[in-house]
Amino acid sequence: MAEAGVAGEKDGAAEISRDFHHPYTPYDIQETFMNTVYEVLEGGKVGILESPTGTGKSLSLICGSLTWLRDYKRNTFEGGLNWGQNDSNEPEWVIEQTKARKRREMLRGREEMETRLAKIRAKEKAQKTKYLKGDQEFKRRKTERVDDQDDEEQFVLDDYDSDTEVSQNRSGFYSAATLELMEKMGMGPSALKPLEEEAEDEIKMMRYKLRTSNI
Ligand SMILES: Nc1ncnc2c1ncn2[C@@H]1O[C@H](COP(=O)(O)OP(=O)(O)OP(=O)(O)O)[C@@H](O)[C@H]1O
Repeated sequence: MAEAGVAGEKDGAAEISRDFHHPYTPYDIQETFMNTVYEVLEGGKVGILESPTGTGKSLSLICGSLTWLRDYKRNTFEGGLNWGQNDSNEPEWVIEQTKARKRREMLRGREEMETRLAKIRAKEKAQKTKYLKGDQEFKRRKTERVDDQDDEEQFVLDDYDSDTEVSQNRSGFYSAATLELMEKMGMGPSALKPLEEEAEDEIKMMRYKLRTSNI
């Protein structure tokens, strides 16, 4: 038997119709699963979901959680422009103009970031294609770079320092090009908030456990 629900809310979770951009026509059980995942994330709850093997858990989990994340980011974006009631002495049209300008700036910033990321991805894809096609020169250069390092030296770990752990790890996670772009967008290592704060919106996705064993 398949079950997907939050204790006490099992029926309610499946009632709302959302477009999860599922790559196939989702089965009913998948609709229920995705809605449950969405509701769990939205409510910051813990969800335990069960479904027989091969019923599309992985796909439903991905579609459900990414749909929630997309909605959450969109709402956060809109919320950033919602300044509540106009308590200042400025006329309404001035406020509206300012909001419109702010929205344009945010959109332009996002587009710019997407464009640069697309270029980086295209470059990496071209490099991969070149490599897979057997470009000997490319392979030789890569091999040489590895050979340049002392064999054992490449496996030596850096000294552990708990104070710098977060910034080191997080900077090291990205390529130089991505870091440069993030810095430009005000999202670089120098602008990083404490991990706990920044992760708060993303971490909601992790607040449940999915049981994937066969039942
Ligand atoms: N609605 C659907 N229509 C057709 N194919 C689907 C549908 N949903 C999932 N699939 C396909 O069924 C297969 C199994 O999906 P998935 O891996 O998500 O299932 P699962 O429940 O996570 O499997 P397992 O229990 O083995 O981990 C995949 O190849 C997936 O692409």
